[in-house]
Amino acid sequence: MTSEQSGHSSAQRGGHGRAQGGGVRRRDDAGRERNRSTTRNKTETAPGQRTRVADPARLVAFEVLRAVSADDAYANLVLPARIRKHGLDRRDAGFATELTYGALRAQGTYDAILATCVDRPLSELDPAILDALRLGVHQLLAMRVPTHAALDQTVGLARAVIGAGPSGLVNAVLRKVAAKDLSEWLIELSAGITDEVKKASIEHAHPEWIVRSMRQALVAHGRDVSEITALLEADNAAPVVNLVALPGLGDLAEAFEASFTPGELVADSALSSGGDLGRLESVREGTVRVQDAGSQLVARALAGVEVTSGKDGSEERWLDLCAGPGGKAALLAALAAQKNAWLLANEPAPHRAKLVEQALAAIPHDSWTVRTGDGRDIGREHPGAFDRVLVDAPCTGLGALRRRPESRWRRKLSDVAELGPLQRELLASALDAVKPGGVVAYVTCSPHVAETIAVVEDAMRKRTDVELVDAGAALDTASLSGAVHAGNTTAAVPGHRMMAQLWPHIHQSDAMFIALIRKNG
Ligand SMILES: C[S@@+](CC[C@H](N)C(=O)[O-])C[C@H]1O[C@@H](n2cnc3c(N)ncnc32)[C@H](O)[C@@H]1O
Repeated sequence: MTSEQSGHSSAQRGGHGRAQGGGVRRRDDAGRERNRSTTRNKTETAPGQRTRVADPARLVAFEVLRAVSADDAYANLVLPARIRKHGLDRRDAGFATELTYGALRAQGTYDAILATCVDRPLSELDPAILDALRLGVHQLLAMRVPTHAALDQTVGLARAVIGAGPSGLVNAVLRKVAAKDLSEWLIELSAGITDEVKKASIEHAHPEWIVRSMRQALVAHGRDVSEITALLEADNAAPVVNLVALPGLGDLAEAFEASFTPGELVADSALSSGGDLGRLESVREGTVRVQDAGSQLVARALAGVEVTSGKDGSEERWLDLCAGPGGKAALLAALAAQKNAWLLANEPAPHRAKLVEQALAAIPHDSWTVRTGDGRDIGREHPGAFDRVLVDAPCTGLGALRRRPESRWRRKLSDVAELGPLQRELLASALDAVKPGGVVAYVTCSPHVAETIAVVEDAMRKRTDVELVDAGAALDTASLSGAVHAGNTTAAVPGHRMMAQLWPHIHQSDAMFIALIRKNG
């Protein structure tokens, strides 16, 4: 008997690497799976009859997909909890993560493939069966899982958690899917389609309206529309984890020992492709925090830009108008503490205001205050009271699709229009709240022109007491290299040239937008 047949190596990895029915799964450090099945013929003729117990890594992925489609859950929040609940080791956790995120990101394309293999509309399928099928498609077409293992294990999962009847349907459909590889499926799905947006939508698994919006955003920022492919591909890549050491408080030495490398975009940052953050004491104590490098950079740009509001020499007052859950507020408060300034962090949702308090807990408490309330009231209640104001506006989050795999299919074009009035009112309130000579940063983690440039242009049109500050130059100054090149120097519309946009395919950050507006005085 070989070590694979005896299951020794799987036992060493936590004891659940052995496929029921003969095959033994082996996952490498990245969670990729090879199958050394001893019963290939049996499983090919009667998959699912061999495998009756769900593989824990696939079960985790299935549970997350169910939570996302049935309960509107967020995969990035549910997945870590399920991994802990099922006690997955590092390799199985890697496999579960790749399977979950991959199946969710490519859902639209996989559903189009499945629609050609199922004899009824997908909407008439039991949603649990559809989720199992999506997991099967991802294993068959996009992971290095051998075909027989993908079939056997997915059918086994369906048998274990849905029932014997549905597992027969899953088997039949996945066999049809397995008859072609991904590129053959994409050629078939896009046959006869000449429209660039439709083609990109299928090939890169983004809804058409998002492809269209991204193309418009590239053009509005003076970039070439051909970059769309790289941008959509960057959305589909596994995101890196970025850390920030809060200035004056945090130290990255521990993170560097744990395989993080120094970030190149912004000071005091580190990045890694993964790892167990809970093991880092500095993360547990809150002096080192997980934060996208683009978010760090826009916060630093606001903290560093020149203001002329502090003529009386008193300490600066800063405002974070939309602070929950507190990522940028923590960095701003730490920077404020270093400059003898003070931060008011505002958030209307009480549970999110609590998260802001937690995020700020490691920072000297005399440097900040949390307010629970509507940011639209602050301009009226505290006119001309703040030197620097951040409006990190509620937005569609289209710039963070890498980290929120289900979001592209959940968001709708109508969300953009619905958010517009709130974004405009928050920016108006911020402009009322800032002192003459002070600066407001209008920020979104979306590059959609209607949420970014259009909101800022509307505000500029309505007021005579404000001017744009060069946000690209402010990002450059705040960055490590001094040359981020996120400004729109080549934008066709002169007003757009003062606004800046970070891009996942260029800056390896979320697609953060920033405009800096100074009140004259
Ligand atoms: C993009 S998030 C902010 C992220 C945060 N700045 C960070 O870095 O962690 C937008 C926030 O605006 C809040 N929000 C929604 N309506 C608001 C309002 N009327 N006034 C102020 N904030 C609001 C949301 O609850 C959400 O927490």
